[in-house]
Amino acid sequence: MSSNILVINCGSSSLKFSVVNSQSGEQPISGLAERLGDAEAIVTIKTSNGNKLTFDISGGEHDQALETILNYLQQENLLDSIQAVGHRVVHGGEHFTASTIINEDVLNAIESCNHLAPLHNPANLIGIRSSQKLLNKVPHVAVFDTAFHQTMPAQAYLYPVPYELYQKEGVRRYGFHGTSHRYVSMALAEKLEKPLSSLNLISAHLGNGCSATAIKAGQSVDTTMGLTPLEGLVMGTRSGDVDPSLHHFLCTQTQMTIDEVNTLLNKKSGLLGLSGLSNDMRTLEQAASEGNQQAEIAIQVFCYRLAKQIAALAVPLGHVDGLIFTGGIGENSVSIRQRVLEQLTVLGFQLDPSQNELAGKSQLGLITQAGSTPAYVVNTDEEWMIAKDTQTCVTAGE
Ligand SMILES: Nc1ncnc2c1ncn2[C@@H]1O[C@H](COP(=O)(O)OP(=O)(O)O)[C@@H](O)[C@H]1O
Ligand SMILES: CC(=O)OP(=O)(O)O
Ligand SMILES: [Mg+2]
Repeated sequence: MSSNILVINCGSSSLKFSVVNSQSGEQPISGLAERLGDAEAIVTIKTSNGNKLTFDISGGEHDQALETILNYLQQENLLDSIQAVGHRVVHGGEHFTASTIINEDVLNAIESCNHLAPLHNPANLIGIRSSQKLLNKVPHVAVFDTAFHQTMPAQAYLYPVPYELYQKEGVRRYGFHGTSHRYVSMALAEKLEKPLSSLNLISAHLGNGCSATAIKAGQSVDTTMGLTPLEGLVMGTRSGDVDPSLHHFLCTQTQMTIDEVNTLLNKKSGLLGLSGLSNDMRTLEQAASEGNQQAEIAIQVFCYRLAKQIAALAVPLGHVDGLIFTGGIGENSVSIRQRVLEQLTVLGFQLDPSQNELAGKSQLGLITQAGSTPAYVVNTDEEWMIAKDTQTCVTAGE
């Protein structure tokens, strides 16, 4: 029987999973459990023949979602093929510079970072604990969003606040989406048949959460997210950068509590807040094309701020060998890529409109003209990267 790795990405009320074949890298089965804890909790599984199955698990939490998934794998005779489980963990603080086999010390270290990512880490821990319970004979590996960014120099990761806040409270910039930034930079180097060590790249991961990273010789040297995944770019529901006085202003002017402001900036801002319509870029592009001015302005702010931050990330690189667009928006939106590159002539980008239309389908994903600083579309695959790291950790630990 071929061996597989189960990859789990737990959110607060969702659980994404994928079964990755260790030899071929193929992902025969994947799926999503949503609205966990609600009456409408549901598990959707994409089967190996492309069908979609749904399971109603009304009121079910992560445990039940996982049980449903494992039952399905059992039914398909795949359960015994799972040789290890890889978990996405969002915040590893300064404890982890690489992926690691999970033991009690690792669990404690992840828990000690809960306050740094209260929306993500507690959910990641729940996912690990419930899958350890149900799959107790195989190793579990943690793959951290933050690990890739631990190579950032102090000038990039320190905030200009009293230094003791860094020493005592861990207040610094950590960066996230490291698995995606690492994957797309490696994938591009492979496509270009150049060593990653010879390339200065900027990758823009544009999904629901968005971040961009400057990657020098395969190492992150700066990134747009910070202490938490709220800093930096405009996102689906997150504001990205705002005046740090905004919390104080809103608390004093509108009597909002600090928690309400935090929720406002994380869940009601970004594309959703500006447009008043949706956090989904497809919906906004459609609305803007039909004349919705608020949708149009939300897209403009998204693209302008992204272009500005990409230009800033050129500073630690000196010169840019390539810009990578990835994530649901980066991979699929022809018009967002166009709007962003048109504002980046300062870095020597000249879009090739017909290549941009084709990007997803062409071999290299190059979307710029000859003579331009190159920009590419590279499809990310965090699940594959997590599976690969899981296998490497397990092999090293044997
Ligand atoms: N064809 C498309 N055009 C524009 N935006 C798209 C398209 N396809 C997906 N998106 C956008 O991608 C975003 C989701 O990205 P994704 O990477 O799937 O999210 P997540 O961070 O949850 O993994 C949404 O804003 C969605 O509208
Ligand atoms: C860290 C982060 O922002 O993750 P996501 O994009 O999955 O919300
Ligand atoms: Mg994604």
